[in-house]
Amino acid sequence: MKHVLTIAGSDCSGGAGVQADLKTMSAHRCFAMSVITAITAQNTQAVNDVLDIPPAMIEAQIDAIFTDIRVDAVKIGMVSVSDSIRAIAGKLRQYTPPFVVVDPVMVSKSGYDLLRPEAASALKELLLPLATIVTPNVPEAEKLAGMSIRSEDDIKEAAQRIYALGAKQVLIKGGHSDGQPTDWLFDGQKFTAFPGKRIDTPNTHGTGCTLSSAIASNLALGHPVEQAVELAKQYIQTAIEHSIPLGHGHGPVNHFYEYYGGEC
Ligand SMILES: Nc1ncnc2c1ncn2[C@@H]1O[C@H](COP(=O)(O)OP(=O)(O)O)[C@@H](O)[C@H]1O
Ligand SMILES: Cc1ncc(COP(=O)(O)O)c(N)n1
Repeated sequence: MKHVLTIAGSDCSGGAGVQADLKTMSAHRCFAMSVITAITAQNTQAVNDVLDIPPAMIEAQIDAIFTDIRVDAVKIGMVSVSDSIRAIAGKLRQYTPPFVVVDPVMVSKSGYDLLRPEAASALKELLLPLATIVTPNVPEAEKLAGMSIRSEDDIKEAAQRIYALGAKQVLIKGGHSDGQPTDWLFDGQKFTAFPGKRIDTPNTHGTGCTLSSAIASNLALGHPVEQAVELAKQYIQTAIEHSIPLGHGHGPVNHFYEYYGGEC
């Protein structure tokens, strides 16, 4: 069995963050582990409060796992403060897991800043150089690349700029663009498009968390990056197609199809 670790924030409503990551990794038949960076009080409508876990406790969680258990891949999600980013980067440099997927979480679907503005430079300087792959959505790619994105050419330019920050591969996700949700992968030489079929639904809470955890699981399972992304794209497409109309805002995606091949 492969062992996959998420380093991310908790979403008590179960749609995004650590909870989405654990469900995704389990659906991939990987053993899922978590290091909690923050506790959020949120639901499908809003993030009401955030408690950041002290960096020393984040380090202690990482030490507890790596000193005892082999880690086949790591996924990093919400880390809101620069001291926590610094702590995580230091520990990953110490333990050198084989694959690191960085989802540069910045703003929730409900519009809350999950990354403090002053921590953006730490994310760029400390986490991107450790990334096997970084998976920004379009607004995140705009921030990381320092440019606006309105066309396919812009996506390619932004991907090159983000690659220059040190990530080995860059996946710019198309969920936020108009039209069909095509994701673009840049490996430093070539661009590969991963087309999707847009599902007209408000229930997309946790799509980015799910996609990055699926990529991490597929890398742990031995797939090369391009295939890991292809399989993850199929996973998120199915999970959105069968998303769950839960709550009054952005409901969660559905992982049960992957577990049981049908509705639960
Ligand atoms: N309505 C949708 N229909 C189909 N695929 C979608 C939809 N919204 C997002 N996706 C896909 O879900 C994944 C997450 O994308 P996105 O929503 O852009 O990220 P984030 O959750 O980080 O904002 C991407 O593969 C994207 O193409
Ligand atoms: C703890 C946590 N991590 C990540 C997200 C982003 O997910 P989304 O963009 O779907 O709101 C979130 N809302 N909460």
